[in-house]
Amino acid sequence: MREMDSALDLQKELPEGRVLAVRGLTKDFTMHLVDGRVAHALKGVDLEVEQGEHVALAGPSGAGKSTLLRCVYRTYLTTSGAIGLRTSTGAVVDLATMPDWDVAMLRGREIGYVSQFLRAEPRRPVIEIVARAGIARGMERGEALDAAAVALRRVGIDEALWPVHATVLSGGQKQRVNIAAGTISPPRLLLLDEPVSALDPVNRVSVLDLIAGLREQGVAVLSVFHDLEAIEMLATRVVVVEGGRVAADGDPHEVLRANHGLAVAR
Ligand SMILES: Nc1ncnc2c1ncn2[C@@H]1O[C@H](COP(=O)(O)OP(=O)(O)OP(=O)(O)O)[C@@H](O)[C@H]1O
Repeated sequence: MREMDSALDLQKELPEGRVLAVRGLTKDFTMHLVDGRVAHALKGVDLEVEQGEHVALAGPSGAGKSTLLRCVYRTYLTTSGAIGLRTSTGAVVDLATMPDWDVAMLRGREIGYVSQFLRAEPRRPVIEIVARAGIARGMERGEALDAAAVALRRVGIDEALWPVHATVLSGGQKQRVNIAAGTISPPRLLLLDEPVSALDPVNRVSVLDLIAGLREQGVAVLSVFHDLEAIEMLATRVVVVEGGRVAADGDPHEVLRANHGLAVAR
């Protein structure tokens, strides 16, 4: 199944300035509890994200948007295809086939992933959770703690909450801690899966501003937002995914206009 990957010249697919090139990506899920039935979640996805570009994935529920983000972050192993990343050193790697350890190192240093859920050890203080993301990006501990303080202030997490364990936080606070960790320093590639879904209007606006600012610093962003307003505010390109395939790819206003009901199809 993977011969195609080796035939593909990822160097060519990732010219200078391009951060991500997904080629022919498929992902099957085998449901062992349902007679081993296979769900074909992604059926050959191609997309690219340039430096300083914000590509928003849109499409109906179950289309494969989150699966695509998780394949790029390597939470899921792909079934076939390539996920080329041009790293900050200019090296081109295939996230789909890299050894786990190399992916783990690269994730810490170059790829931020913010989902709607905070996944952290229950007994770890908030400031430590965020500082750890800084250490993974290569900061010294002291520098990481300082950067964590800045990142937590930026998302409006009160200093009184920094020493407490994440389990006692509200859903919106957890989401903001997650955003602080994912953006402690600008990653090369930022993956966002509904990062503002639990936020109140004031925090939502400040987080959207923060995301807009990161793109302006050259971060390549690939996102899923269920709210059309956020897509219109942030995206430089929209890719519509339907039934595990790319159905449209282009200017946000044109794509959204041509796909009425996209954001309300849920
Ligand atoms: N771990 C899994 N095991 C089995 N099937 C899965 C798994 N994760 C996703 N799927 C299936 O893959 C398909 C795509 O799901 P995915 O969550 O990527 O869609 P989505 O576009 O992000 O949907 P939503 O907008 O509702 O979050 C769905 O049919 C889903 O049931």
